Amino acid sequence: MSPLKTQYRVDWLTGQLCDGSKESLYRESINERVRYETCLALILAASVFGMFAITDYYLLGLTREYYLLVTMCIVVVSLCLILAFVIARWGSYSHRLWLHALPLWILATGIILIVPLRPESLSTQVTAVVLATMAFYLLIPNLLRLERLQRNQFLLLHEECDQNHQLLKEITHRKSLEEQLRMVAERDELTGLNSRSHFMKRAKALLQRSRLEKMPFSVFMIDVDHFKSINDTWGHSHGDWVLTKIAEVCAHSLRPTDVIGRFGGEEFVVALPNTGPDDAQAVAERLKMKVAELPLKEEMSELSLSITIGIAIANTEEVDLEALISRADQALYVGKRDGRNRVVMCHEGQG
Ligand SMILES: Nc1nc2c(ncn2[C@@H]2O[C@H](COP(=O)(O)OP(=O)(O)OP(=O)(O)O)[C@@H](O)[C@H]2O)c(=O)[nH]1
Repeated sequence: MSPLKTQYRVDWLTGQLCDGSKESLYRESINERVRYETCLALILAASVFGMFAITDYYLLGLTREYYLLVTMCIVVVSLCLILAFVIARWGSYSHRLWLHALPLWILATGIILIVPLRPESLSTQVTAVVLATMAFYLLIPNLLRLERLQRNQFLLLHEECDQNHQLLKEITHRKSLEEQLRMVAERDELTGLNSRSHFMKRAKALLQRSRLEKMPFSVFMIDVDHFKSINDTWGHSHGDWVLTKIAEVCAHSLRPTDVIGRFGGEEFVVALPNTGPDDAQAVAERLKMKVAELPLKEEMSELSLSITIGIAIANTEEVDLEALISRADQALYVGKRDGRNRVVMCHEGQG
């Protein structure tokens, strides 16, 4: 039989789970309820026995037999209450099962002992024993069935919990995968800046908002000067390092509301909402200066790093980001043509 089947199999004779660990788990789950019910049953039994003392008084009066019965009654009631206390305090259903079986054993022993101890009422006792035996025959299979049903119900719940847990794990895993995919789609791997597509999405939303609020809007196209020679002289890894440093310094020099992205290769793009020509010029000059001041690796000491920036300012009705970027690109081209390391602005209507 497969381990899974053994784990979930209920023994036909005992009504308990074949897998010990699952059985303990089940008992643990019903521990509190069983303890409460056993205590309640013992207290009820003690109360019923206590009431016998009253009925015996009406039947026998204050006779010797009555005192004997009352003494027995006190012993039984005390035993029931002590047992109820012990079970409530220490009667763990998963570890001290015998404590819970004790009341039944005492009852069974009592019934068996009545016969030799009270031979004068033999016929009544034989009837009682026969009835008790019949009751056991009727009760035990049903009790076993109940035990089995309860355990099956527990197993189903357990299985459902396991499945839910598994589902939750899968959902968390999928969410983290989605997050990773989103990061890959939205971030440029080398610089950590917005990817081109994500930049376009964010910049379009900003441009639209600026139009609605009738606020100025600028775009920068930034290109590293003579980057090919950096790669050729110090290798691609140094070229990559320069790109990350430029990205870092630009990102830190901009306002949180500005959006910067890597457009491809050694080209960056910036969208600046609420930024008119004067502010745009000042920001671009600052970026250019910061890049020129970047501390470089020792072996690159002879490199004079510079960037060229092309600026386009959106005209009052401009909604087309691509057109704006194209104008900034043309300004960049002019900057490159005129000697690089400069900021060139493409004014409204130009291009
Ligand atoms: N290290 C590195 N190099 C790149 C990357 N992307 C593009 N490049 C290189 O960047 C160089 C760009 O060269 P060009 O387009 O000729 O421009 P440039 O040398 O910067 O010259 P100007 O722009 O005219 O000043 C090419 O050699 C590309 O291979 C990158 O992610 N890492």
